[in-house]
Amino acid sequence: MSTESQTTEERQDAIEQRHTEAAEELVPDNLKLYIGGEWVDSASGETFETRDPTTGEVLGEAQAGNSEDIDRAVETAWDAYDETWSDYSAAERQRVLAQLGNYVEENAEDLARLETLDNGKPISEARVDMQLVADHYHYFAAAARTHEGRTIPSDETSQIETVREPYGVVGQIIPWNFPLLMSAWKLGPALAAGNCSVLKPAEETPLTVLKFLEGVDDILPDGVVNLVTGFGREAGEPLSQHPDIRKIAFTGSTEVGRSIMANAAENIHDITLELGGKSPVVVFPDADIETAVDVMVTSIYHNTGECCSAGSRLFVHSDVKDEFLEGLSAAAEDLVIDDPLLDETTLGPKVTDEQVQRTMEYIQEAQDADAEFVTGGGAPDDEALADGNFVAPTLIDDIDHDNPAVQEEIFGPVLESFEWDDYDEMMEQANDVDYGLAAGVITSDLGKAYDTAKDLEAGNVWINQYNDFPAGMPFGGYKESGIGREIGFEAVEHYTQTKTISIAHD
Ligand SMILES: NC(=O)C1=CN([C@@H]2O[C@H](COP(=O)(O)OP(=O)(O)OC[C@H]3O[C@@H](n4cnc5c(N)ncnc54)[C@H](OP(=O)(O)O)[C@@H]3O)[C@@H](O)[C@H]2O)C=CC1
Ligand SMILES: CCCCCC/C=C/C(=O)O
Repeated sequence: MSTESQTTEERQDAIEQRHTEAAEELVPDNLKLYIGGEWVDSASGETFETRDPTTGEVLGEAQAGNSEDIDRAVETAWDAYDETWSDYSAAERQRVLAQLGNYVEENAEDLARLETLDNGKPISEARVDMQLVADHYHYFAAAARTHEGRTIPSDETSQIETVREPYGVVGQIIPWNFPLLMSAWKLGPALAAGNCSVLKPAEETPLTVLKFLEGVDDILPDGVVNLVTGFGREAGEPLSQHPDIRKIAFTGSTEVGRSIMANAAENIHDITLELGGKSPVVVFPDADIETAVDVMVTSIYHNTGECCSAGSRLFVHSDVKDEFLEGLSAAAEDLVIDDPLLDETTLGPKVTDEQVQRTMEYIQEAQDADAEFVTGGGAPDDEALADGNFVAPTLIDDIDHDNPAVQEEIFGPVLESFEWDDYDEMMEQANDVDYGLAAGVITSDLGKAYDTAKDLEAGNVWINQYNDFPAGMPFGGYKESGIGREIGFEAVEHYTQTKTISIAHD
């Protein structure tokens, strides 16, 4: 029966049944900690629930790790490094990483459906995530073989060489917006460079990384990857404070990033931070409007706006503003908000009720400031989705650039629009936020696009496209959006330290 001919109650029942059946089929058997290749209970014996954001139902209970578990995982990771992984040649590491990619390719559909259950993203987007996860492992498999040092000219009696060596054991903390993809962003370069990892996933979405590790247990030597599920304060903080890790890599809020950096400073640990954003997208009057609308929809509504790179501030030239906003609001209203397990759904629920509240508080700020809501501004008008964490795609105009909804990261499907005539004034405003993660430029003049890209204070600028994340592309922020780069070969370098060897000769 098509969903259009069903009553609200029938649709609700169908969603519930679809999710219950999928959960029974897909939730992994092992929801324990994965340390040294073994599935173990947390030291405290405590667990926490992970819920389906579409139905509110509990999907499973994972182990709430704490500092004792982190200690155990770090020690085990060092044993694995000393006894096994540091003996692996680059070719052997390449084979392991390639097999991880093959596993994801072969199990992509199940992993995608499980990601949709745990995170709420539309299945079509979860499938893209899984293609990327597989491709990232294949990319980093290849990168493991290209790990070269330099020979440095010196005087006639000395030869200087550099070699890139792994740190040994690294700590990695990931968020809930792209759960399995973020684990690949972290594990891929760390393992390629020859490190062992202690990984803490977000408490909201532990399931796909648990299923992945269950599936690749035979591929990974014991202790090379150790997973401690749990809360930020109890498991993440002790990992970032641990004296025996040599590097910490974190993706999440700028607020927590600051505390991670302070902890790293205590131990003089290397650090990579990939933090928040409030990215501008600049539309020039010569832009092809249809392309510009498509790019803008991807930039702000992909993954329900739960994307650090989301293009959440639109700067549209006054000559095309009316036509553009009309096209964009129509496209936003055409998004299919429904059960994310359905192929046709293009906007799913937010990950948690807490995240919905956060988004709604910013919407309220804009309403209090009498901003114009071109579309959206609340929950979608669909009773069948009442149990889920849904927020309608929202487009706000006529809002002050100083408003907190404009200055701060919303991490929801909410876009603010600003009209411009003078390029310099527009650029000043586009750069007038604490963040500097990403930006977009839409124009048919590539020369102008390059000049604009150079003026934007952002680590990544997309021209006539947005949210394209190939594995080889270094990604990371300027200003308070972070330090260092994720993915690409630069990420592998970030997981190594340079040893310089000077050899005397006659
Ligand atoms: N850059 C990005 O991609 C992301 C940005 N954000 C931004 O952050 C906002 C809040 O989201 P939230 O999930 O709370 O983000 P957090 O920064 O709190 O969470 C990210 C990760 O850090 C862990 N964590 C939390 N506190 C600590 C701590 N003190 N020490 C070490 N690790 C910690 C979390 O664990 P736990 O899950 O248990 O809290 C999670 O694994 C979002 O609304 C969004 O604006 C959020 C996620 C991703
Ligand atoms: C179309 C795939 C989008 C991948 C986005 C990766 C985002 C990372 C982040 O939010 O940190």
